[in-house]
Amino acid sequence: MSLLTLRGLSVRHGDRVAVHPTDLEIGPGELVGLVGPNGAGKSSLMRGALGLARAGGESSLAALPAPARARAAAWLPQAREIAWAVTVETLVGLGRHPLRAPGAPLSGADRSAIAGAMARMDIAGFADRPATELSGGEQARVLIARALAQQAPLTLADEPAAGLDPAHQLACMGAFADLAAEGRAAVVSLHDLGLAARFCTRLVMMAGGRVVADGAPDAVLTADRLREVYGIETFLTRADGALVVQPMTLSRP
Ligand SMILES: Nc1ncnc2c1ncn2[C@@H]1O[C@H](COP(=O)(O)OP(=O)(O)OP(=O)(O)O)[C@@H](O)[C@H]1O
Repeated sequence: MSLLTLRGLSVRHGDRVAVHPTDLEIGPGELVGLVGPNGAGKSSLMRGALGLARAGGESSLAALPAPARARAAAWLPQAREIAWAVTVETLVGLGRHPLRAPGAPLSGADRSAIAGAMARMDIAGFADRPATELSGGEQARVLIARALAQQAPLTLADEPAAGLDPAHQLACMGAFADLAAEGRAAVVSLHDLGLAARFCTRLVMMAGGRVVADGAPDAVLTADRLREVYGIETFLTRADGALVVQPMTLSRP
């Protein structure tokens, strides 16, 4: 079973090719880290897959009618600023919107999904505060909670851990790992290779608009590949059964 199938998906911004034709399949149980340098095409790939950027080729998600697409996938874009002065709880509740009949009151399932997502992102204490009056990292956690509340089969998140303190980065990645463990799937773009190595079941590395590696974190994050793709020297070790990745220096040209 596939939750997302891309066949020859390509994305251009004007004359610039952001993503060359790419095939990708995401199945239940996967937490896929999308890694690669700035400008590699990670956001463009996700936006193309969701039908938010004009794309060539095929995406199983983009092919769905809008209401079915909204139920099939939750999307957490990179921009984290909240412009609406609604309460945190109301904003998280918007994640349930695709699942509810227009004007219907919140069901028990809605309330429990909202409460669970707020607890998960440690924002229950802010429930009644206007979302605009929170710090940047707190707003980011509210938006992650909104995506979690949707309980979609697939969640795509663009740099969800950016701007979070270490504890909340771990909580955020733990929440995505749990989605995968529950038989859903998530695709998250990440610049923190340590988090990617520790939490993801699979890494897809992009560079120059192409997938250059796809596999288990140990297979993808090798010293040679990190030198080639990022131009960095990396300290790699293992702890608690997982790869630990620490970028150390820029490689010599
Ligand atoms: N709106 C746009 N107009 C023109 N070019 C764009 C636009 N958005 C992205 N690009 C270009 O497309 C390429 C891929 O960008 P994209 O945002 O997908 O990369 P990314 O891997 O998500 O980068 P980052 O890690 O910096 O967020 C880059 O060369 C970028 O300059």
